Amino acid sequence: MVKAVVLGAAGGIGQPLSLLLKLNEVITELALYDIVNSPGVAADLSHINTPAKVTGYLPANDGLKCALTGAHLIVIPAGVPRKPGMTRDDLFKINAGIVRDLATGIAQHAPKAYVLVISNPVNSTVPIVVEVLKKHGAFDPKRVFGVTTLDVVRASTFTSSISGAAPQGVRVPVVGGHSGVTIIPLLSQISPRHNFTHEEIEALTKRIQFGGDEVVKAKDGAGSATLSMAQAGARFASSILNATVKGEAGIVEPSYVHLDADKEGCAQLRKLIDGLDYFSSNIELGPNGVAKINSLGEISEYEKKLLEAAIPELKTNINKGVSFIADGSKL
Ligand SMILES: NC(=O)C1=CN([C@@H]2O[C@H](COP(=O)(O)OP(=O)(O)OC[C@H]3O[C@@H](n4cnc5c(N)ncnc54)[C@H](O)[C@@H]3O)[C@@H](O)[C@H]2O)C=CC1
Ligand SMILES: O=C([O-])CC(=O)C(=O)O
Repeated sequence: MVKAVVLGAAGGIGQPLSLLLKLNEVITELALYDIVNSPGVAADLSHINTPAKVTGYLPANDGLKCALTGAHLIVIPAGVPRKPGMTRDDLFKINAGIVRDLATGIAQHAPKAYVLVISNPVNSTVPIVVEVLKKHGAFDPKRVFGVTTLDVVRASTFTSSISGAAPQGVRVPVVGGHSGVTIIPLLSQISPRHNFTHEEIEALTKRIQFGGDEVVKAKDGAGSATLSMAQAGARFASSILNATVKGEAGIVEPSYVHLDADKEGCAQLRKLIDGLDYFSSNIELGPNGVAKINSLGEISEYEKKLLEAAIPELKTNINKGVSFIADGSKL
């Protein structure tokens, strides 16, 4: 039995993400939870002829508990999206409380599950989930992930539009966090190799850092990226399932995690990031979640500057999430 749960399943990301998870044949049960419409989405998806049995829950009648019980993997896209002119941090006011309450449910009803956090601001919502799990004695740093896959997907797409490479085959490590200057594409490590000019590097870096804004602007008040995010979220969920259920070795994905997930490793990384507890780097996945956090490898002078600019903002974002729980937001 492999149960996957989507919290916020009726939303712009939740619906297409749930569709893509329904198509993943590793999943045998798919539980959809939202404060509205989730039974309808579940009924619709349940007619697709793939193995997963689909159920939908609302908050009434212990819906969150029923959705979460027995979960192997939980994806959280619950919360409000940006409108033009907003930063991801502007979402904290509403989304911090939503994520805290869902994390409390996870600590109580699915403490062993792999938790994939999509809700923004990811740089702060992941620390919120971690602090709640810690309070309940249910924190395992190898099992909590901030989903930054969309940055990696964008990096493949945007770079290939200049290099001419087939986008599916392009890998660019994107490290740091998931907002503006905390998004650090390591274009010097692109595979297959390509030598961009300095102007191209600057333009591509900006576009990858602010790719989310392009969609927010184009949607003009109707939200942010949903379809590309659903694809990215389903890709990351599939990687977690392939590593933890199928035992596939050698899967590497960037993700924003607590660095205690690899206490012995990432010495170079720790030195570079000045005591931050969270960072997104290439993660090697294994049967228990994070197997190894890779170091950043050789990075260019330009990338070192990007890193310097990211660290203070990451620190602020992380502290904001940690304090939200530490300062007694009710559990
Ligand atoms: N990590 C990433 O790369 C990305 C993150 N996002 C973030 O994902 C989040 C969701 O975005 P959309 O799906 O576009 O928003 P949306 O508004 O379309 O959907 C959000 C869903 O969450 C539900 N919800 C609200 N409170 C809830 C609660 N307490 N429990 C369960 N469900 C609840 C709503 O009813 C709604 O169905 C936003 O915070 C957005 O910023 C968006 C794109 C990329
Ligand atoms: O830009 C936003 O608000 C949504 C998001 O995180 C992204 O598209 O990367």
